[in-house]
Amino acid sequence: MGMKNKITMLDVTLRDGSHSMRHAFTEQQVRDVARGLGKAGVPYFEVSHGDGLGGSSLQYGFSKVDELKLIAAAREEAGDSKISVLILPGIGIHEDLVNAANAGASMARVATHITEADVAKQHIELSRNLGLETVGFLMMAHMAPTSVLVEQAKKFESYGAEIVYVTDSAGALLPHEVSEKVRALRENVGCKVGFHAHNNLSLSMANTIAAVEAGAQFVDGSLRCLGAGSGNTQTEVMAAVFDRLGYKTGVDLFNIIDVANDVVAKFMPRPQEITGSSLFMGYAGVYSSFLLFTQEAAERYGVDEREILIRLGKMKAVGGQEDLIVEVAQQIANEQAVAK
Ligand SMILES: CC[C@H](O)CC(=O)C(=O)O
Ligand SMILES: [Mn+2]
Repeated sequence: MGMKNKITMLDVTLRDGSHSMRHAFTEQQVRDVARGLGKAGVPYFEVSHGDGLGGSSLQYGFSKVDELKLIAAAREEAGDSKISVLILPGIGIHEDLVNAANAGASMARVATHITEADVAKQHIELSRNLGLETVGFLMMAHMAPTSVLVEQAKKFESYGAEIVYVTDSAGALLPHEVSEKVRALRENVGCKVGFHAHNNLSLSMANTIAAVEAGAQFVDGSLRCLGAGSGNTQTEVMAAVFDRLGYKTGVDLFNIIDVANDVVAKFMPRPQEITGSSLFMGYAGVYSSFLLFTQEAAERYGVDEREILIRLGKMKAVGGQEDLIVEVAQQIANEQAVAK
C-alpha cells in the first residue's frame, strides 16, 4: 500500500480522562503522562478539567490540583508536543483562557452543543487574539442532522476557528454517519476537520478510521482509552492502526505503548470496559461524562442505571444538565414505590 496523507493525533488522556479520574489527577501523574507523550512524538495533547477550563465546581466535581498548575507542569515535560485546553462558554471565562495561554497552552478548543456554535463567538475571537491555534468543537454530534452540523461549523469558521471537530460525545454514531458528517464538512467548510470518539458501542476505532477516510485531518485518542463513559479511541492502538493503513502520524509505537502501560495503566481507577451502563450511553445517546453521576444516583435511589440513561436519552439531556440525573433517579424511584 502506498504512503497516504499525514494525520494529526491529539491525546485527551489528561482532559477527557479527568472525568474517569473524578478530576483527581496529581501533578506527578500529569508530569509522567506529558513526558511520555512528548517522548512518543504525539503532536498535541490536552490538559484541563474534564469539563474544560473553570470546570472545577460542585456541579462538575472539584479538581484535586488546580488545572493551571497541571498545564504548567505538563508544559515543562512536553518536549515538542503542543498543549491544548478545552473551554466551554458558560463554564470557562476570558480570564481562564488568558491564564491557560500564560501557563503554556498553544491551542484552545472551544466546545459547544451541536446547535449552539453562536455562544462561542467571543471565546473564538479571544483565542485568536491570544495567538492560540483555535478549534470549534461541536459536541453531541448525533443529535442533529448533517445539514445543521455544516451550518454550525460555518459559524465557527466565520468567528475565526481554524479547525472544526465532529464530537461524538455519547459514542452513539455509526461509521456511515461519521463518514457522512466529516465528508460534508470537508466539502462545505474551509476549516480543517477533526473527529473525537467515545467507545460506548465499541465503534471508536472504526469511527475514527471512517472519519480519516472521509477526510478528517485531526483525530483524538486517549491512552488505555482513559476518558468518559467507555473512554475514547485508544491512542496507542490508533497509532498502530493508522501506521498499518499507511498514514503518517509521527508517533513512535514503542514509546506510546510504554507510557500507556507503565504510567496510565498504573493509576487508572478501573479498566475502561464497555459495561451495561456505558453501552446504554451509546445506545440511548447520553453524554459520556454522565456515567459516574448516573451510577451514584442509581445506587442512592435503588434504581437501575439503564432506566435512568434511557430517560435521559429520551429527554435529550445535554452537558450542563447533570442535575437532571438525580431528578430522573428520584422520579423512577417514586414511580416504583407507587407501583408496589
Ligand atoms: C464536558 C465536556 C466534554 O467532556 C467534552 C468532550 O470530550 C465530549 O463532548 O466528548
Ligand atoms: Mn469526550
